[in-house]
Amino acid sequence: MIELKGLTKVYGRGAAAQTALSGVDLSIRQGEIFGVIGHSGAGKSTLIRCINLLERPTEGEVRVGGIDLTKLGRRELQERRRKIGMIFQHFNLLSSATVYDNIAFPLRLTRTPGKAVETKVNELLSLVGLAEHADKYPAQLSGGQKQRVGIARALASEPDVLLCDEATSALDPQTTDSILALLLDINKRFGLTIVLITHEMHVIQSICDRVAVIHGGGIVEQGEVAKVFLKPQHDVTREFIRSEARDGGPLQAAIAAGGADGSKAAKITFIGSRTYESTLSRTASRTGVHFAILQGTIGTIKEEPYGQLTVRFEGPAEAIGETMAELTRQGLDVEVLN
Ligand SMILES: Nc1ncnc2c1ncn2[C@@H]1O[C@H](COP(=O)(O)OP(=O)(O)OP(=O)(O)O)[C@@H](O)[C@H]1O
Repeated sequence: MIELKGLTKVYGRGAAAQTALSGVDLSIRQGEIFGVIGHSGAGKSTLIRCINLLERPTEGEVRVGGIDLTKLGRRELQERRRKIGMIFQHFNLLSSATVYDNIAFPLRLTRTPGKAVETKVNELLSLVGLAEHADKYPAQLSGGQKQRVGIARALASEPDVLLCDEATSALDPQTTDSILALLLDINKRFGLTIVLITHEMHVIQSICDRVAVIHGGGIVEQGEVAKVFLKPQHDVTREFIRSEARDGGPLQAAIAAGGADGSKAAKITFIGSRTYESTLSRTASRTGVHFAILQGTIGTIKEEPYGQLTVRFEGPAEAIGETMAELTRQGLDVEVLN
């Protein structure tokens, strides 16, 4: 659906030149929710703004639905852009227009007949849960409601792609979750491809199918969210996950204590229905090994449950080895930590 090839963006020239993106390749599938995560200055905004050419890349291809947007003339680009909706961190609403008129704006721009505008806007108002607020002005709305207006406005042109530029960064956690739920609902209902950028792992974990981690203008890691989240390969990814999990010194000390006394620490990952099964305790009782839980998380990635436990096994080395082998046979992921 979206193919970025060799995408490079350099701002400025000569001594002041600043490379924001260098040689980025990304392939985003139709109907998926694709997240790009990175620290401030990593190049996220530049990347997402290159997808609709709000920012023109210095080099590279931007293919949306098979068409390289960088090769289009002004008029054709304008036409194609209508099918790429966008929402923003600070909503970018017209402050002097009502909720209704903000949503109607893109439709009036393309001279849609009045009756069709009315039908469409009313449909969108109820989709985003703002039917009772049609006549209010943005200043009378909460942040979450403003973003709902932004989403309705972006959907007015029936886009096939929705770009979300830090769409929940200005919202509190509860409102963030309600906006994420709305985006997921829209994705399912209309099969809309969603690309979002964020600096919060929670956003990725809640609704994305796949994720790319961007650092210093390049993609350092990408893949299915469950894989990247549960088995991060790059230090930047680990940092994002650690900052959510807040594990620290005591856990590391408990892991390191193993080895000396013959115990073994391991991180065990369960995904899907396995999360709620008693595989670990059954296996340990069969092999006669004891275990202490040093840290544990149970949660969901998108709508799939997962569990990740850091445990210390105590017992004869052979029995510990057999326990880990059996857990692996049962389909759990076992990573030995010491
Ligand atoms: N218009 C511009 N002119 C010059 N340099 C820019 C411009 N926009 C971005 N940059 C630089 O490009 C790099 C990437 O910026 P970008 O805004 O894409 O990162 P980001 O990951 O979105 O960061 P943030 O989350 O802080 O917005 C940064 O070093 C930034 O200073």
